Order: sequence, then structure tokens, then C-alpha cells
Amino acid sequence: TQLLTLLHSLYDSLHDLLTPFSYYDVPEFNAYSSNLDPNHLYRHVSLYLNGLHSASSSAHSQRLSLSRSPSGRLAFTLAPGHSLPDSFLGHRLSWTHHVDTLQDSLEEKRSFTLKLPKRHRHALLLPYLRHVSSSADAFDRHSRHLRLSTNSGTAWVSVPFNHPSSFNTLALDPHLKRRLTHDLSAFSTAKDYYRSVGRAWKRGYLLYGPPGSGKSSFIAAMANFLNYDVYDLELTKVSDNSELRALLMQTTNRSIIVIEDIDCSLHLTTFIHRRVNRSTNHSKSNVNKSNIDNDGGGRVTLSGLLNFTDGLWSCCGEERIIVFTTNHKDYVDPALVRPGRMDMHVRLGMCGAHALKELARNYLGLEDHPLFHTLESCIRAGGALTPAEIGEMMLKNRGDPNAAMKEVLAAFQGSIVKGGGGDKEGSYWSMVDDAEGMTDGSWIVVIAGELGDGVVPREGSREEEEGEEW
Ligand SMILES: Nc1ncnc2c1ncn2[C@@H]1O[C@H](COP(=O)(O)OP(=O)(O)OP(=O)(O)O)[C@@H](O)[C@H]1O
Repeated sequence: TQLLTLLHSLYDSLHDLLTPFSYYDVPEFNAYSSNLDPNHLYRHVSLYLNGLHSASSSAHSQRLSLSRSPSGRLAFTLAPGHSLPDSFLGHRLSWTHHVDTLQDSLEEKRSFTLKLPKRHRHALLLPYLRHVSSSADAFDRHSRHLRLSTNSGTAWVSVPFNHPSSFNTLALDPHLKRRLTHDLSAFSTAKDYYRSVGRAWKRGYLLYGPPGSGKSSFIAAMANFLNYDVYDLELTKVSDNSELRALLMQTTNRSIIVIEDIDCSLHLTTFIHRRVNRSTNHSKSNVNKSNIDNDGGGRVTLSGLLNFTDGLWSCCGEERIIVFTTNHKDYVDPALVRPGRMDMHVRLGMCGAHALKELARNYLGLEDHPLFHTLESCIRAGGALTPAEIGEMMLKNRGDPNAAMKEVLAAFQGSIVKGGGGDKEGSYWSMVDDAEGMTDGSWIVVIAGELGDGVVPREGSREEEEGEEW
């Protein structure tokens, strides 16, 4: 055996001397980890090759595996034992995919092997791997299959996210849409900016408005616009702050973390008592009585949540959007929504004329209708219906647009007789400094649409300052 080993090593040295190539293996799991930690480079190579094949018809390989995701997208994978050529800085390289079955096991060991010219390996390797990772990142950004996760114990359970809502289907004033999509795009490309000012790369949105005003649809539109996964965090199922931390640490970058009905999810006993005592006129209070009576012991606390949104733990991932929703902004502790935590305050109100026209266009294919004028007068007179209510009527009558419009009109008239939906602000939208006492310059965006012919920041507002931020 000694002679055999010697012959083997002689053969290897001779082969190494004669071959003009160097080979680098990229295993699926980190070689030196006992816990089978995923090797991020493997994922990058996999995405890169997928992107390479999709982008270039000249990137021929002998054989590819094809798969289709639940959302209908095709993915290419290099079939085991096959290679895909590439070029970088004028040099020819190639990747080969290996899949070995482990002895006495059903498990497979996967890896990619990179072949590059030996003489240039030092100059090529690191720049090429950087190029692979950044291309994979870009490919992932626009082609990833989104997932929706919810917490179950200390783990997340996820399903493919196929919500069809988008900023095209959402009935919002066009100017407001532009403002919001600009904000989101600016955020998603601001990695270097956040780093340069020493801030965690995250952005907070507070969405508030009555049930059916489109908060969930808005979140889905954001996820589809940015191609971010959604983590729907059910705070009432989290037993304490350390469980919250464990969950948040498992969330991936490029994601939206949603906490719905934030006012009902936290045990902010003192605060809620104060509010409830003050607002006896809130007959439709959304506050969960058990939260009020409970002393909050052993549960997620406000400081536990703040530690994640703003404290040291806020940096445990990057490119995150945190969204809180509530039906009653008044019940949310100001500490939770101060700037830096919740950067944008978006009010989704009752349906205004702009939103109504968009709904009629989307649901009924109507560009104009004789009843629009009367409907606008109804809205001005205090008629208040949510987009959800109107959408439902239009959906039901989609075969007969006239009947749909008549039903919507009757419902608006009925809501006036009943004294409106109690959301008079919903008949217009504007972007102003928060008029409800937040003099710190955070934005309140009020939507619905009657006056929606432009964004008119109040004098002294921070429209320009915020614009400068990017
Ligand atoms: N602005 C809108 N444009 C288009 N459709 C809308 C809009 N707002 C609501 N809808 C429709 O109304 C329905 C309910 O909306 P959604 O669930 O987003 O409201 P919500 O504010 O999240 O309600 P809740 O507070 O009860 O969760 C959805 O089917 C959605 O398609």
C-alpha cells in the first residue's frame, strides 16, 4: 500500500504540473462545520448559473434540469455531472455540478467545481467570486419566489406567497402611489447610504385605518413591488422577549416583518388604561380586554419589541421593512411610532373619488360613468364606504357595470343617512406633518382621493428634507 500511495501522489503532482487549469470545489454545506451550515457561496453559484443561462443563449451546457415554482416561474439547474462555460476578464472558465450519493444513505452530497486557468488563478479567483455573488444577488432580487411565513412556537412556518395585489391594482391616488413607490425604491438601493450614516438598513411603516381600507393589500403590494418575503408575526403567540428575539433572528434579509393590530398585540397595560379611560366615546374599540386586564408578566413587552426595532438587535439582518398596522392609531404607544422606528405613517381611509374611479376601472373596466359626478357629491356630503365594501359590490355585479354603480350609489347614500362612516378625513388625501401632535416631522399620508391633484406639504413641513435624504 505504501508503494500505491506513493504512486498516487506522484500521479497527482504530475497531473497538477501538466494541467493548465486549477479546480475549486464549492460544497453545499460548509466543510468545517459540524452543524451542516449552508454554504452561501453554493447558493450564489446556483443562482448565478440560473441567471447566466437565462440571460445568455450562448451559455450552452450539455444538460439542464428544469423545474417550475408554484408561482409558475421556470428555474434551470445544471444537471449532475454537466458543465456550463463562462468567461471573465477575457478568460474562459467553467462550472461543473456534482451530486454524489452517500454510501448506505439516501442523502446526497452536492457541490459545484470551478475550473479556471491556472496561470491567472490568483488574479481571477476573488474578483470572479465577487462578480458571481453580486450577479446572484441581482438575479435573486428580481426572480426569487416569495414566501409568506408565520410564527409557530419558536420557528416560522412558510408557504409560497402568491398574493396578486400590486400598486397597479391598489386604488390609490396616482401621486401618492408615485410617492410611496419612490420611497420603497430609494430604500432598497440605499445600502451604502445607510452604512455611511451608521444606521441599520431598515425602514418602518405604520399603516392605520378602518378595517377594509386596504392595509393587508398595501403590504402585499409592497412585497410584490420589492420582491421581499413577508413574515407575519403573531405577537400574541410569542411567549416572551427571548422567543421574539429567536424568531426575529431567523428572518431573512430583504423581508417585510408585519405586526398586525399592534395595539391589540402588546401588553401595554398602563398606556391602554390611560387611553381607554380617556376615550369613552370609542364604542367600537378594538382593544382586546384580556390585554388590558393582564399584567403582561412573562409576555412580549414594549421594550422587548423596541430592542428589535431600534436597539442592538435591529442590526441582526439588513434590508428589512417593519410594518405595524392598527385600526386606532391613538392606541399605539408614541414610543413605538416615533421617527427612526416608524419612518412613514400611512393613513388608509375611506374611499374617495380617485380611489373610487380606480376601483371602477379595475373591477368594471369603466373609464367614465354618468354616476361618477353624483358619487363625488355623495363623498363630499360625508358618504363613507371602505374600498373593501365598494370592491365587493363591484365584484358581485361585474357582469353589469350599471347595476354595480347604482348599488355603490345607494350604499353611499345610505351611509350619509346613517351619519357617514365617521372617517371624514377619508374624503381627501394629502401629505402633511402629522397633525395629531407628532411635531417631530414624521409623515402622515392621508389617502382617498377627492382633492388628489397634487401633494401639498404644509409650510415648514419636511418634504424637502426627506427628499434630500436620498
Ligand atoms: N385601496 C384598495 N384598492 C383595491 N382594493 C382594495 C383596496 N382596499 C381594500 N381593497 C379590497 O378590500 C379587501 C379587504 O382589504 P384589506 O384586507 O387589505 O383591508 P384591511 O385594511 O387590511 O382590513 P383589516 O383591518 O380588516 O385586516 C381586499 O379584498 C382588497 O382587495
